[in-house]
Amino acid sequence: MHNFQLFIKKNIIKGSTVVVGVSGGPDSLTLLHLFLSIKEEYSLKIVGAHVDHMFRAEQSEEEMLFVKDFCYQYNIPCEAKQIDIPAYLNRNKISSQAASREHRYNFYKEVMDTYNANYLALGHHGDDQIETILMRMVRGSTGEAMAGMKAVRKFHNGYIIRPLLTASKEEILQYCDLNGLEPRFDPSNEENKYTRNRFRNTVLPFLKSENPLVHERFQYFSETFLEDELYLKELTKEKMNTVLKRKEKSEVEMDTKLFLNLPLPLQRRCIQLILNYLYETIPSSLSSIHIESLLNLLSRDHPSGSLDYPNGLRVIKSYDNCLFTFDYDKSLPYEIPLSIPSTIVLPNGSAIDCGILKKPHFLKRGNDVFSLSVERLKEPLTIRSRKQGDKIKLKGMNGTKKVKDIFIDEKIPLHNRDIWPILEDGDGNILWVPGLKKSAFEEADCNGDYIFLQYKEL
Ligand SMILES: Nc1ncnc2c1ncn2[C@@H]1O[C@H](COP(=O)(O)OP(=O)(O)OP(=O)(O)O)[C@@H](O)[C@H]1O
Repeated sequence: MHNFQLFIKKNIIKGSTVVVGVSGGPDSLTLLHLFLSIKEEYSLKIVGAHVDHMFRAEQSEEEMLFVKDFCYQYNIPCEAKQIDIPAYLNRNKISSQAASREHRYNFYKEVMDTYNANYLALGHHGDDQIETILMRMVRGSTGEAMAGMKAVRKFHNGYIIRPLLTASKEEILQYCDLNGLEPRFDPSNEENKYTRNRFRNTVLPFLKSENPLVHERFQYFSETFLEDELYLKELTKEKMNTVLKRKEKSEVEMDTKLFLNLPLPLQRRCIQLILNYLYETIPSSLSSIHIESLLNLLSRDHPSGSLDYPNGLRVIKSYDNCLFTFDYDKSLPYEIPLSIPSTIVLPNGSAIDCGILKKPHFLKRGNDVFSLSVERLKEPLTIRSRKQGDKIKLKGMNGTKKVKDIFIDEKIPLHNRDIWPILEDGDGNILWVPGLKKSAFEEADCNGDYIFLQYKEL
């Protein structure tokens, strides 16, 4: 395995501790054997790590004993753990593969800590890489993910390394033969139940028949694509600072005019970076379709529109503004009864003070105050979010006006419209759209007591 030597030379620091994930199958057994063969030359400390996921009762326990025994023969430590994944699956709604992976990776971290290891070596090979890249393309992955698995990536307090990505399965099986290794074979690898196995059993034989070294072509694609991608990502990061207006934990706002001036490849990556920032873990249902539909929305002439992304993220375009937010729906729709006197804080971050005034000497005018005769009040007063078809009888005007048109005239951004407060009386009349318009129901000049409302930014 010539490439293994090259990989180690390039990526491993002499004197390091390497944890090798060993399932007992041909790939990881080959990997472990290769590491043992260079152990002295590189002054490495090698540790075997095995997880028995307990899917196949005695058979999987036998695999664990096999790995332990192999390590014992070569005089290296072996950490093995039995984890009852079937029981875990009964309690949690998660796929068996995802559950196994999550537990296995947690165990790797524990072992790395115990031995103060710098590297975790895994036995993924070139054929695995072809499957990964094709699967991701087919499901619509974006960006770096399309490069498949990385040969070296940061993990816990060190790195995951995959020294066999340039080797094919066939080479690995030959290596096992040549070196008298007798790996265990997991029967589930053959079933077409899993997507990966379907690619392995159907697409791979065709590609191999076209080019037996196709795994090298895919690995070359993966590495060069990743380099291009990282370069473009750096460019995007630089430009992004000019486009972003606000960046908070669950919200990001950007200027669409400046965004649309960026070259399309940077626009795409800019969206991807915002999503990476907002999502703790990118949902598996998020795909290139989401990015393309947002690009579409932003480049259309229509000034507003919104898109719903997975896990409650909403993207709202409004004039020159584009807001990505998780907070959008939390307080919608709302209806807050107004007791008098009181101060209420509203979902849009503003507040309304409300009290009773004896006939005042001076009453403020303007759209952020509203007054009403106590005598003619139709209780209860409510502050609520807008409803479809809302109309208001405007002061000094005949007929009614749609609240929606008031928002449009005042150029209120789309995402603010749904949380904008509206004052309604007990008869269902809209009295006031605070800060924007008053209805003909206002009585600023009556003789008795007034209910006085003041809208204010906090
Ligand atoms: N049960 C396990 N315990 C420890 N490490 C594992 C286990 N299963 C997989 N790994 C590690 O993850 C790598 C990839 O796992 P995967 O199941 O995709 O491989 P595989 O094709 O079945 O490999 P192998 O021939 O080594 O079983 C393995 O080569 C091995 O390094």
